Amino acid sequence: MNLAAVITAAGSGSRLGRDLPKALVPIDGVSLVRWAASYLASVTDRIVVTAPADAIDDFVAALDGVAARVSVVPGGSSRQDSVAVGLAELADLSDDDAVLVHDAARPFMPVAVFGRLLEAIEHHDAAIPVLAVVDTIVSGVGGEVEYLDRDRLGAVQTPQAFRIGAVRDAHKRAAADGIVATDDASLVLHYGYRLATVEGDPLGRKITYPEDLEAFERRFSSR
Ligand SMILES: Nc1ccn([C@@H]2O[C@H](COP(=O)(O)OP(=O)(O)OP(=O)(O)O)[C@@H](O)[C@H]2O)c(=O)n1
Ligand SMILES: C[C@](O)(CO)[C@H](O)COP(=O)(O)O
Repeated sequence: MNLAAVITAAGSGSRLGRDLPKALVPIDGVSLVRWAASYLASVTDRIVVTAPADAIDDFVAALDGVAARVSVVPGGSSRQDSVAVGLAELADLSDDDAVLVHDAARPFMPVAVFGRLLEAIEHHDAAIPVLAVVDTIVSGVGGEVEYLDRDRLGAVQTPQAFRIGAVRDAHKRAAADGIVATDDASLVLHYGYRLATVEGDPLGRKITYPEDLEAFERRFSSR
């Protein structure tokens, strides 16, 4: 089974509010996209990175020397579109090969989680890392509040692992059916493929707001 990775890094990072694309923001002198690619390079030698169309050269420079064959391609206007573009770059892989789809915005997901995901897709079409919910959770905020059973809830992280045939098919059908989702595994599940969950990790937290970045800066800049 061949294994490749797609890193989604084409977002602007509007909620972070920096004057450069979020994936190029450094922690300890290394850009988020390079951190993510370096971790992935320990399990795969082929990585496709989706980048903002006007920053391709900056991303190529930021990824120079990563220990894998890295291609940088212009992403789409949404995360879902960017993943579709990334998958199209892997057209030579066969349906049974595997792909890890990962957000540059989650640069520090430990490699142990990659191992759990790859093991899970030996028997499933897809696998996602899930972090247990620690707070009490309600729905219907501002209206009719309902308490949910948190033992059955989890926060979904990336990377998400797929048999490439399953995620390609799901993306193609979602585009045709006009289905929009916040992650790729939900598309795969929607089209009837088998989805497994594995334990996620707090270090896989997404950098969305300045305080997320500051928390990782405090943790990693002093090492
Ligand atoms: N058109 C897009 C939008 C997002 N992403 C990527 O998808 C991941 C998750 O998106 P998010 O954290 O929301 O990043 P941004 O879209 O950059 O952030 P914001 O919504 O604050 O602008 C990020 O690694 C981002 O670069 C992408 O590849 N293509
Ligand atoms: C894919 C994802 O990281 C899983 O939690 C998340 O859905 C991305 O959401 P965003 O709004 O595009 O950051």
